[in-house]
Amino acid sequence: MSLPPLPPSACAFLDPYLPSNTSSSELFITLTYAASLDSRISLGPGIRTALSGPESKTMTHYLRAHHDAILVGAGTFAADDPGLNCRYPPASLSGADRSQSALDCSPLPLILDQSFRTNISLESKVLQNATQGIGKFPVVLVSTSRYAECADKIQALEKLGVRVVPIRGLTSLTPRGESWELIRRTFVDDLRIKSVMIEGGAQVINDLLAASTSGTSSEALVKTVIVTIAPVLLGEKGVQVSPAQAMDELSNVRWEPFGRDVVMAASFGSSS
Ligand SMILES: NC(=O)C1=CN([C@@H]2O[C@H](COP(=O)(O)OP(=O)(O)OC[C@H]3O[C@@H](n4cnc5c(N)ncnc54)[C@H](O)[C@@H]3O)[C@@H](O)[C@H]2O)C=CC1
Ligand SMILES: Nc1nc(O)c(N)c(N[C@@H]2O[C@H](COP(=O)(O)O)[C@@H](O)[C@H]2O)n1
Repeated sequence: MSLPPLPPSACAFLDPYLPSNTSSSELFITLTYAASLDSRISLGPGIRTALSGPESKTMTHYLRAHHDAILVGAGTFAADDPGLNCRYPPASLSGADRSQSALDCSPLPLILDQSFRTNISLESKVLQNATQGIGKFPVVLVSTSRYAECADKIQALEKLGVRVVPIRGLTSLTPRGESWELIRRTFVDDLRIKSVMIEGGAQVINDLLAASTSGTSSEALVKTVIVTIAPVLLGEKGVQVSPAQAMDELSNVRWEPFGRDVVMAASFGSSS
């Protein structure tokens, strides 16, 4: 699929929220997803649902080009078979240059899979992209307990080029509210990434918002929130974004139309 170019006004809107525009050496987490008017992100569990129009989809790929890594949960990986690469290389390039650029600008795909249920095969889009040189090989993040139990599965994935990384300290007994601090440490200490955009799904988003709001860590978890709102209603069977508690912690809030969608960009926490 070829994506339409992003107009300069859209880049000017997004750029202040990007990790490259921060002087901080801390890990930069961007939370970004597309929702309907009734705060649903898909028609139902396991149903891949296109909400973003072409303009806001390009916006997402522009974000992908500006982050070291991209994370989705195991539920999303199973539902969507996502590619998780960047399909927004500079339009001026062609042929081998364009393909190399697609690889360079693609983030490292991360699949958060506490119970290690993910099946990745050569047919998976993320692996097809990696083997074609237009995306990076993925990493699956699992709990320490599942990592210890699954040597054969890990070996089979590693043969395909997939890395499996244990989240140190995370077990099946870890309370959900405590896992994000452990995941953050894995990003920094084991993956050594400086920025990651988190796309979903609902459990990932709701837990991350709850963990960011509760302030269990001395550092804010999420730095930037970029949400596409599409002019559709998905109904009560849809998968809903709605964290456990109410929150009102966004600052530097701006809205911009992208085709028929509107995109909100904001900083998490008090204004800087
Ligand atoms: N519209 C959009 O922008 C997006 C929509 N989606 C949709 O979301 C749906 C999938 O959402 P869900 O079923 O909620 O699955 P999910 O993608 O949130 O994955 C859930 C899994 O992630 C891991 N996980 C989540 N939170 C965790 C935590 N705090 N600690 C440790 N591990 C954790 C666990 O292994 C859990 O089973 C799909 O229908 C997909 O299409 C997904 C991403 C973006
Ligand atoms: N920005 C956005 N808009 C939508 O309408 C979506 N359904 C999603 N989903 C996210 O994008 C992933 C698919 O990525 P590829 O295009 O296959 O690379 C999907 O897994 C969700 O994370 N996003």
